[in-house]
Amino acid sequence: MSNILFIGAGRMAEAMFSRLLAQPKRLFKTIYISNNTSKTHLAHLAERYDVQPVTNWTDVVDDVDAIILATPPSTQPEQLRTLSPLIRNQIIITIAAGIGPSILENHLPEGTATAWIMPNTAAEIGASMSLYTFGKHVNASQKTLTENILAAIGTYEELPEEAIHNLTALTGSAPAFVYEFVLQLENAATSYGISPTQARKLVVAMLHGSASLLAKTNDPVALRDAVTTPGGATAAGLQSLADHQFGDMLTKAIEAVNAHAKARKN
Ligand SMILES: NC(=O)C1=CN([C@@H]2O[C@H](COP(=O)(O)OP(=O)(O)OC[C@H]3O[C@@H](n4cnc5c(N)ncnc54)[C@H](O)[C@@H]3O)[C@@H](O)[C@H]2O)C=CC1
Ligand SMILES: O=C(O)[C@@H]1CCC=N1
Repeated sequence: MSNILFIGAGRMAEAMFSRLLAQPKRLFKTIYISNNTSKTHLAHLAERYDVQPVTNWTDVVDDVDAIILATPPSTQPEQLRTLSPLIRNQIIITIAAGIGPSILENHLPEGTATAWIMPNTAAEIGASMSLYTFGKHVNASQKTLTENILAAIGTYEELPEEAIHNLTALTGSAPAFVYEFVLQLENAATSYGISPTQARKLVVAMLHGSASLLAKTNDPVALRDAVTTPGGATAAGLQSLADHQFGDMLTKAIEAVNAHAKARKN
């Protein structure tokens, strides 16, 4: 059975390895975790999960078949430089915004297997919508290993590298847009005098019902139109959203995410 190393043990790494450990059939013998900042945090994670914290990740590179780079994008070139002389036939998988396999390959020895996964935080409950793509040198068992990771964290779609750059905002970041939408609706609700707890209940239940109906019918146009009684109140609200460039606002937010990600600013 394979071993895997996570470089970076933050929020996305934890969401991913917790799901790997939750699978009915064990996927990895040992899950090594590492970071460069807090040994206390690693120890805390090792108390909660069946993972092996390591002080120097370079010590275990030879013992693993897959390495997940779950660190900030701007730090990954340095990690790839450190990794390069240690590569045998491990697959190097990044989850960083803005770092596709062509960038990984540029920093690694010729022939290194690489992949890029763009997950989201719903990985924590096995419900990430993840995008992924492989580099040029990935063999069948490395593809299976990667797809097993993807299946453990949710639903997945293979796309070309450029498409993942363009859709990072949509699957990676847009959950934050949804939560911001929730918070704004809650603000509106409390402005009418109900308590924050009541506002949270209304908005979360409304969103849950809407998302469940969408998952069932897969038809947002029909669902929107079913709410919009002809000549009724909802139409006035949709018109107000259109008048205030709701679509343009989302397009601009998506473009802002992608521009930041491509520049690997963080
Ligand atoms: N949070 C999210 O929703 C998503 C994040 N990502 C990507 O996942 C990566 C991590 O993001 P988060 O987990 O949100 O960040 P985070 O800040 O929670 O975790 C980053 C981790 O990297 C470690 N780290 C930082 N510099 C390091 C270095 N030089 N060497 C070793 N470890 C180092 C930190 O100690 C921490 O454990 C980023 O590249 C991000 O683009 C991708 C999709 C979604
Ligand atoms: O905010 C970020 O940079 C990452 C990338 C996608 C979601 N979170």
